[in-house]
Amino acid sequence: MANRSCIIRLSRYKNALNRLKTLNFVRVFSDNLADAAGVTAAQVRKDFSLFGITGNRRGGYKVDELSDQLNKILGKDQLQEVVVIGMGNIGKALFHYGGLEKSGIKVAAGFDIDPVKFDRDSSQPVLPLEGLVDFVRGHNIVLGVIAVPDYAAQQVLELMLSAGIRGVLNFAPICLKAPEGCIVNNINLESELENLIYFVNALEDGK
Ligand SMILES: NC(=O)c1ccc[n+]([C@@H]2O[C@H](COP(=O)([O-])OP(=O)(O)OC[C@H]3O[C@@H](n4cnc5c(N)ncnc54)[C@H](O)[C@@H]3O)[C@@H](O)[C@H]2O)c1
Repeated sequence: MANRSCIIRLSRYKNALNRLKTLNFVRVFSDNLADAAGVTAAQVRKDFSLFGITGNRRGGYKVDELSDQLNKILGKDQLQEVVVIGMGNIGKALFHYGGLEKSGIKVAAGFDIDPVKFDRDSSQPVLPLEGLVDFVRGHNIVLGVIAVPDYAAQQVLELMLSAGIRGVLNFAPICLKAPEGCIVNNINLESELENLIYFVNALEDGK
């Protein structure tokens, strides 16, 4: 089975492919995708071979075909609905980010406990947390984002799981454990920045 890094690379290849498409490329080679995704051509071929995608040494890959294959693997051949829990800075930013729809991801609704945030009658509503389970079940949604303070994250995760959510993107700075049958991706912006600082300092030291 492919690991997380491989899937992140596939997503990069797909974005690179979209850019090449706008430049009217009909065929691409692993070198083109490697350059655009910052990996080696051998890595591109290795990643593709995991999914049975084969090119041709002379002709490369057909852009349209490859694009369809990657979209299918990444589940982008159909619109994916997502709910966002916690409509503060992070939640609102995601909620209003138009770029997601272009990628086939629709934020169907936001949820919060603060009545000031509610907007029940909108086509993209913000609803009280109590309505989460019914909404998620009614819309067959399996993906959710946690954007609540750290102390509330575990409880929110449990509610999401009871609703049938199986994939969670967690922005709260605590590492939530994924129970069986669910995948939790913890995004810790602070750790990412610390990581960057460490490697920038290491670059400086290596001068
Ligand atoms: N804002 C940032 O730049 C940033 C950066 C890194 C990490 N984070 C983390 O992301 C999370 C969200 O950050 P933020 O800045 O958007 O916070 P915020 O305080 O602006 O918003 C949090 C929202 O969650 C709601 N909330 C609280 N408890 C809830 C519950 N049990 N159920 C549903 N909603 C609830 C609040 O009413 C509020 O609207 C936090 O855990 C924060 O530490 C934020």
